[in-house]
Amino acid sequence: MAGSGRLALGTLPRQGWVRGSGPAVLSRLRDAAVVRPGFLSAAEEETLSRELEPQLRRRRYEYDHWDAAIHGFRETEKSRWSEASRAILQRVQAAAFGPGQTLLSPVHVLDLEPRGYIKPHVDSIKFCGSTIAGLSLLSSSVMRLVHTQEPGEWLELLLEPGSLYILRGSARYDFSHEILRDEESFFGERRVPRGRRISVICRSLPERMGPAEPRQPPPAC
Ligand SMILES: O=C(O)CCC(=O)C(=O)O
Ligand SMILES: [Fe+2]
Ligand SMILES: [Mn+2]
Repeated sequence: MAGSGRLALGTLPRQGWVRGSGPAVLSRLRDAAVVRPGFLSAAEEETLSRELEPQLRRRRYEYDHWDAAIHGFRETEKSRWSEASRAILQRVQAAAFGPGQTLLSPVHVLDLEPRGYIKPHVDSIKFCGSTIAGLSLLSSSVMRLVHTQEPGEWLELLLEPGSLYILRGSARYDFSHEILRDEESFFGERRVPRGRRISVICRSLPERMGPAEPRQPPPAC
Protein backbone atom coordinates (compact mmCIF):
# COMPACT_ATOMS: atom_id res chain seq x y z
CA MET A 1 0.00 0.00 0.00
CA ALA A 2 1.32 3.42 -0.92
CA GLY A 3 1.30 6.38 1.42
CA SER A 4 1.17 6.45 5.16
CA GLY A 5 -0.25 2.96 5.63
CA ARG A 6 -3.29 4.40 7.34
CA LEU A 7 -6.80 3.47 6.32
CA ALA A 8 -8.21 5.92 3.78
CA LEU A 9 -11.62 6.83 5.09
CA GLY A 10 -13.34 7.44 1.76
CA THR A 11 -16.56 9.39 1.65
CA LEU A 12 -19.21 6.79 2.32
CA PRO A 13 -20.45 5.86 5.78
CA ARG A 14 -18.33 3.30 7.50
CA GLN A 15 -17.95 1.76 10.90
CA GLY A 16 -14.44 0.45 11.31
CA TRP A 17 -14.10 -2.55 9.04
CA VAL A 18 -17.53 -2.21 7.46
CA ARG A 19 -18.61 0.39 4.91
CA GLY A 20 -21.88 0.70 3.10
CA SER A 21 -24.04 2.45 0.54
CA GLY A 22 -25.71 4.55 3.21
CA PRO A 23 -26.28 5.02 6.92
CA ALA A 24 -29.62 3.18 6.85
CA VAL A 25 -28.21 -0.11 5.61
CA LEU A 26 -25.21 0.20 7.92
CA SER A 27 -27.37 0.65 10.96
CA ARG A 28 -29.91 -1.98 9.88
CA LEU A 29 -27.17 -4.59 9.48
CA ARG A 30 -25.12 -3.48 12.48
CA ASP A 31 -25.66 -6.80 14.24
CA ALA A 32 -26.19 -8.90 11.11
CA ALA A 33 -22.88 -8.26 9.32
CA VAL A 34 -20.09 -8.03 11.86
CA VAL A 35 -16.31 -7.95 11.53
CA ARG A 36 -14.09 -8.56 14.52
CA PRO A 37 -10.54 -7.63 13.54
CA GLY A 38 -7.82 -9.38 15.51
CA PHE A 39 -10.14 -12.10 16.72
CA LEU A 40 -7.22 -14.51 16.42
CA SER A 41 -3.88 -13.94 18.08
CA ALA A 42 -0.81 -14.38 15.90
CA ALA A 43 -0.20 -17.72 17.63
CA GLU A 44 -3.74 -18.88 16.86
CA GLU A 45 -3.40 -17.91 13.19
CA GLU A 46 -0.19 -19.89 13.08
CA THR A 47 -1.84 -22.89 14.76
CA LEU A 48 -4.63 -22.99 12.20
CA SER A 49 -2.54 -22.44 9.11
CA ARG A 50 0.06 -25.00 10.13
CA GLU A 51 -2.63 -27.55 10.74
CA LEU A 52 -4.44 -26.83 7.46
CA GLU A 53 -1.46 -26.52 5.14
CA PRO A 54 -0.59 -30.22 4.70
CA GLN A 55 -4.20 -31.13 4.08
CA LEU A 56 -4.72 -28.35 1.53
CA ARG A 57 -1.44 -28.94 -0.22
CA ARG A 58 -2.65 -32.37 -1.33
CA ARG A 59 -5.36 -30.76 -3.45
CA ARG A 60 -5.23 -28.79 -6.66
CA TYR A 61 -6.68 -25.38 -7.24
CA GLU A 62 -9.84 -25.51 -9.32
CA TYR A 63 -10.77 -23.06 -12.08
CA ASP A 64 -13.31 -22.22 -14.69
CA HIS A 65 -16.35 -24.22 -13.92
CA TRP A 66 -18.68 -22.00 -15.95
CA ASP A 67 -21.43 -21.92 -13.32
CA ALA A 68 -19.31 -22.11 -10.20
CA ALA A 69 -19.35 -19.34 -7.62
CA ILE A 70 -15.73 -19.83 -6.64
CA HIS A 71 -12.69 -19.62 -8.92
CA GLY A 72 -9.09 -20.45 -8.16
CA PHE A 73 -9.70 -22.37 -4.99
CA ARG A 74 -9.19 -25.61 -3.21
CA GLU A 75 -11.19 -26.70 -0.24
CA THR A 76 -11.70 -29.35 2.34
CA GLU A 77 -14.25 -30.29 4.94
CA LYS A 78 -12.46 -30.90 8.21
CA SER A 79 -13.94 -32.68 11.16
CA ARG A 80 -10.89 -33.68 13.16
CA TRP A 81 -8.97 -30.84 14.74
CA SER A 82 -6.13 -30.55 17.21
CA GLU A 83 -7.04 -29.53 20.71
CA ALA A 84 -5.63 -26.03 20.16
CA SER A 85 -7.76 -25.56 17.05
CA ARG A 86 -10.85 -26.92 18.77
CA ALA A 87 -10.43 -24.25 21.43
CA ILE A 88 -10.34 -21.61 18.67
CA LEU A 89 -13.45 -23.03 17.01
CA GLN A 90 -15.21 -22.99 20.35
CA ARG A 91 -14.40 -19.31 20.68
CA VAL A 92 -15.94 -18.78 17.23
CA GLN A 93 -19.01 -20.69 18.28
CA ALA A 94 -19.41 -18.63 21.45
CA ALA A 95 -18.88 -15.36 19.57
CA ALA A 96 -21.13 -16.01 16.60
CA PHE A 97 -23.79 -18.57 17.41
CA GLY A 98 -26.63 -18.72 19.87
CA PRO A 99 -27.02 -21.54 22.40
CA GLY A 100 -29.94 -22.96 20.40
CA GLN A 101 -27.99 -23.22 17.15
CA THR A 102 -26.46 -26.47 16.02
CA LEU A 103 -23.38 -26.20 13.84
CA LEU A 104 -22.93 -27.88 10.53
CA SER A 105 -20.14 -30.35 10.95
CA PRO A 106 -17.50 -30.67 9.50
CA VAL A 107 -16.02 -27.19 9.18
CA HIS A 108 -15.51 -25.79 5.68
CA VAL A 109 -11.95 -24.75 4.83
CA LEU A 110 -11.44 -22.73 1.65
CA ASP A 111 -8.07 -21.79 0.16
CA LEU A 112 -8.26 -19.02 -2.46
CA GLU A 113 -5.15 -18.41 -4.49
CA PRO A 114 -4.14 -14.78 -5.17
CA ARG A 115 -6.09 -14.74 -8.46
CA GLY A 116 -9.00 -16.60 -6.87
CA TYR A 117 -12.33 -14.98 -6.11
CA ILE A 118 -15.89 -15.74 -5.10
CA LYS A 119 -18.79 -14.51 -7.22
CA PRO A 120 -21.95 -13.16 -5.59
CA HIS A 121 -24.11 -15.92 -4.16
CA VAL A 122 -26.39 -16.68 -1.24
CA ASP A 123 -25.50 -19.87 0.62
CA SER A 124 -28.07 -22.61 0.11
CA ILE A 125 -30.95 -22.24 2.54
CA LYS A 126 -31.53 -25.95 2.23
CA PHE A 127 -28.25 -26.86 3.85
CA CYS A 128 -27.14 -23.81 5.82
CA GLY A 129 -28.98 -22.07 8.63
CA SER A 130 -29.18 -18.43 9.59
CA THR A 131 -25.55 -17.85 10.66
CA ILE A 132 -22.24 -18.02 8.79
CA ALA A 133 -19.00 -17.19 10.60
CA GLY A 134 -15.61 -17.13 8.93
CA LEU A 135 -12.02 -16.72 10.05
CA SER A 136 -9.59 -15.27 7.52
CA LEU A 137 -5.93 -16.28 7.40
CA LEU A 138 -2.80 -15.20 5.48
CA SER A 139 -3.95 -12.12 3.56
CA SER A 140 -6.59 -9.42 3.48
CA SER A 141 -9.61 -9.39 1.21
CA VAL A 142 -12.84 -7.50 0.74
CA MET A 143 -16.21 -9.19 1.08
CA ARG A 144 -19.05 -7.35 -0.60
CA LEU A 145 -22.70 -7.86 0.30
CA VAL A 146 -25.37 -6.70 -2.17
CA HIS A 147 -29.11 -6.76 -1.50
CA THR A 148 -30.68 -9.30 -3.85
CA GLN A 149 -33.72 -7.08 -4.54
CA GLU A 150 -32.16 -3.62 -4.16
CA PRO A 151 -28.72 -3.67 -5.80
CA GLY A 152 -28.09 -0.10 -4.65
CA GLU A 153 -27.90 -1.38 -1.08
CA TRP A 154 -24.53 -2.84 -0.25
CA LEU A 155 -21.91 -3.29 2.41
CA GLU A 156 -18.21 -4.04 2.18
CA LEU A 157 -16.30 -5.86 4.87
CA LEU A 158 -12.54 -5.57 5.21
CA LEU A 159 -11.32 -9.02 6.20
CA GLU A 160 -7.79 -8.86 7.53
CA PRO A 161 -5.84 -11.96 8.54
CA GLY A 162 -6.93 -13.00 12.00
CA SER A 163 -10.37 -11.42 11.68
CA LEU A 164 -13.72 -13.08 12.19
CA TYR A 165 -16.77 -12.10 10.18
CA ILE A 166 -20.31 -13.04 11.03
CA LEU A 167 -23.27 -12.95 8.63
CA ARG A 168 -26.63 -13.64 10.17
CA GLY A 169 -30.32 -13.07 9.47
CA SER A 170 -30.90 -10.46 6.80
CA ALA A 171 -27.21 -10.17 5.87
CA ARG A 172 -27.16 -13.91 5.20
CA TYR A 173 -30.55 -14.28 3.49
CA ASP A 174 -31.30 -10.96 1.75
CA PHE A 175 -27.80 -10.09 0.55
CA SER A 176 -25.44 -11.96 -1.73
CA HIS A 177 -21.82 -12.14 -0.61
CA GLU A 178 -18.66 -12.29 -2.69
CA ILE A 179 -14.89 -11.99 -2.29
CA LEU A 180 -13.52 -9.43 -4.73
CA ARG A 181 -10.91 -10.43 -7.26
CA ASP A 182 -7.55 -8.70 -7.09
CA GLU A 183 -8.32 -6.10 -9.79
CA GLU A 184 -11.47 -4.99 -7.94
CA SER A 185 -10.15 -5.37 -4.44
CA PHE A 186 -10.69 -1.97 -2.82
CA PHE A 187 -12.13 -0.98 0.52
CA GLY A 188 -13.28 2.51 -0.34
CA GLU A 189 -10.19 4.18 -1.72
CA ARG A 190 -7.90 1.74 -0.02
CA ARG A 191 -6.44 -0.83 -2.36
CA VAL A 192 -6.45 -4.28 -0.73
CA PRO A 193 -4.07 -6.43 -2.77
CA ARG A 194 -5.15 -10.04 -2.83
CA GLY A 195 -2.74 -12.73 -1.77
CA ARG A 196 -3.49 -16.29 -0.93
CA ARG A 197 -6.31 -16.45 1.62
CA ILE A 198 -7.53 -19.33 3.71
CA SER A 199 -10.94 -19.13 5.35
CA VAL A 200 -12.36 -21.39 8.02
CA ILE A 201 -16.13 -21.22 7.86
CA CYS A 202 -18.62 -22.38 10.48
CA ARG A 203 -22.31 -22.51 9.64
CA SER A 204 -25.42 -23.27 11.59
CA LEU A 205 -27.73 -26.00 10.45
CA PRO A 206 -31.09 -25.01 9.03
CA GLU A 207 -33.27 -24.50 12.08
CA ARG A 208 -35.78 -27.18 11.12
CA MET A 209 -33.00 -29.74 10.76
CA GLY A 210 -32.32 -30.63 14.37
CA PRO A 211 -29.87 -33.28 15.49
CA ALA A 212 -32.73 -35.76 15.76
CA GLU A 213 -33.25 -35.82 12.00
CA PRO A 214 -30.99 -37.65 9.60
CA ARG A 215 -28.11 -35.34 8.80
CA GLN A 216 -26.82 -35.30 5.31
CA PRO A 217 -25.16 -31.95 4.84
CA PRO A 218 -23.59 -31.39 1.44
CA PRO A 219 -19.83 -31.23 1.01
CA ALA A 220 -20.21 -27.44 0.91
CA CYS A 221 -22.95 -24.83 0.83
O1 LIG B 1 -14.32 -17.64 2.12
C1 LIG B 1 -15.27 -17.19 2.75
O2 LIG B 1 -15.12 -16.56 3.79
C2 LIG B 1 -16.68 -17.38 2.25
C3 LIG B 1 -16.86 -18.59 1.40
C4 LIG B 1 -18.26 -18.70 0.88
O3 LIG B 1 -18.93 -17.74 0.65
C5 LIG B 1 -18.84 -20.04 0.66
O4 LIG B 1 -18.13 -21.03 0.67
O5 LIG B 1 -20.06 -20.10 0.48
FE1 LIG C 1 -20.94 -18.30 0.74
MN1 LIG D 1 -19.87 -22.55 -0.28
